[in-house]
Amino acid sequence: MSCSENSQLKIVTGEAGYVLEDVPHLTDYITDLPTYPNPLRFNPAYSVVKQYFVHVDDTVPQKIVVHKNSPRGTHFRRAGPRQKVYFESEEVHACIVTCGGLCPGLNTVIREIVCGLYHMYGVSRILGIDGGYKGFYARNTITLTPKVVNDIHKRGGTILGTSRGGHDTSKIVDSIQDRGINQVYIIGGDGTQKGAAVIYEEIRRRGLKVAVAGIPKTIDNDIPVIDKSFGFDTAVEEAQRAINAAHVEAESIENGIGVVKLMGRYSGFIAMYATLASRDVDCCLIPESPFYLEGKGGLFDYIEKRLKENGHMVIVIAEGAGQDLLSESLQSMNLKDASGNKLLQDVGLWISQRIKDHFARQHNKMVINLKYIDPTYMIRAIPSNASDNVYCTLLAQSAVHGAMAGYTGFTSGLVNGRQTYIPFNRVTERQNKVVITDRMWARLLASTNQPSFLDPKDVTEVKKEEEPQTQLLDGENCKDPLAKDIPSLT
Ligand SMILES: Nc1ncnc2c1ncn2[C@@H]1O[C@H](COP(=O)(O)OP(=O)(O)OP(=O)(O)O)[C@@H](O)[C@H]1O
Ligand SMILES: O=P(O)(O)OC[C@H]1O[C@](O)(CO)[C@@H](O)[C@@H]1O
Ligand SMILES: [Mg+2]
Repeated sequence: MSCSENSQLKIVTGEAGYVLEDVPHLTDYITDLPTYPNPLRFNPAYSVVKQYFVHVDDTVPQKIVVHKNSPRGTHFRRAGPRQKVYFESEEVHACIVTCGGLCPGLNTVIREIVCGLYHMYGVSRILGIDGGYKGFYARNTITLTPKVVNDIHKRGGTILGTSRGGHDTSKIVDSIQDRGINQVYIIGGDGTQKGAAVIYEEIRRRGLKVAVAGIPKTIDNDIPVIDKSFGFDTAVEEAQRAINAAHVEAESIENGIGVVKLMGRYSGFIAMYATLASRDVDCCLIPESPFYLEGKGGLFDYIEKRLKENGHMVIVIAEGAGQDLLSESLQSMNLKDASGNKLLQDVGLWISQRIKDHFARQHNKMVINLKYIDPTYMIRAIPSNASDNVYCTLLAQSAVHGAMAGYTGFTSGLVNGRQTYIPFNRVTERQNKVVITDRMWARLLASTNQPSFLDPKDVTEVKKEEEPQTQLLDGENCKDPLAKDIPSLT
């Protein structure tokens, strides 16, 4: 085994191409830290579990589809309770912050961090930071106890509030230091995890015994490496209601068209999964798949064909789709939100108007009836469903176990169905996107029958550009170049 390390990259290599992309530990920069037996040993609920503690060498492969000669590849440290912990219960002063957009399950994660710390590790000093990163230095804190959080998982949103922008690293770390906080739980999307990474760096630079744990949150499912983000299933389920409504409206009237706009700024997973789940959708438009309106093979052509065949149709469009077309026809504003994310123009309204205009202008006028449904905020403002609740619980408990065990600078994430600790750099280095040359998009095209809007030349270009694979789909597991000609049944 060999090991190379800087503050964010801790790579351990082993035999047969084994690579562990490990997460930092407090002992990497603070020597002689005392350890304590894990209090879970004395917890009646857990003491009966055989092998409850995770073996120190347990790791989880990123790629599980392999060939007999494949290198073992990248692994992540398996999450879970350790025999030894690096904090005494009374010593811990934890805080929790939520940043970025809402997502079903935020309250469940908060609840389970609080209850996990309290019931598993006897920690009672837990602060909620009010209103995102800027809350560290500009807002009040909220004292969190199991009683305070008892019912919050039944509510949408985040009881702590959230925000965009306002990440001032040194002010945040000053506040952490001044308050004597030594475990920081940061729940948020890609921007938030980037913010968490720089907070960790600054804490390390100051030599503080403070563990920084991220919990990835993204309704768009745009965080790489992890199988999928919490709240995603809930959002897809809720999107069904809007699609059903669009379908009922469309099929009840001659040449009815239902247009549903869903979230997905740069990644069209919600639209793709909602479409696949529904089976009532005739066309799904996502940011990753360029399309055009006019001419042969264009959207208008397809709508006309579908109306003639079926008398009605449903279009699902992700909010980030077709933004290039919008900026051609509307004056591009290039506005950004406080975190620097591009503010999108309303593609749903725009496309609805363009469809209406097109059919009104036609030579042999086809009278259409278009209904536009915009449930974008409704799908993320709801409480998480049962399976997301369980998922949130596991993510939160994993983060707590990791911080108690002295790990820091990590995101708690599910990889191939196992809880892991992933270094920040791996979840922030790129965004997870739908790969339109992947099988899942092909399944979608097959289910809707829509045109791909690509000619073969474009497909070759896309293939060249889109090396990274998606996680929800066949994913990283099929990235082995040797595997490319072998069809998978997934
Ligand atoms: N590169 C960065 N470095 C430090 N902080 C950042 C960075 N990018 C974003 N942040 C901070 O992280 C917080 C959340 O970022 P953002 O608004 O982009 O949401 P997000 O976490 O990406 O979630 P989502 O995309 O799901 O809404 C903000 O307070 C922002 O200032
Ligand atoms: O909450 P805001 O600032 O309106 O941002 C909306 C954006 O947030 C997201 O829901 C991601 O959190 C995107 O899908 C969407 O574009
Ligand atoms: Mg983001």
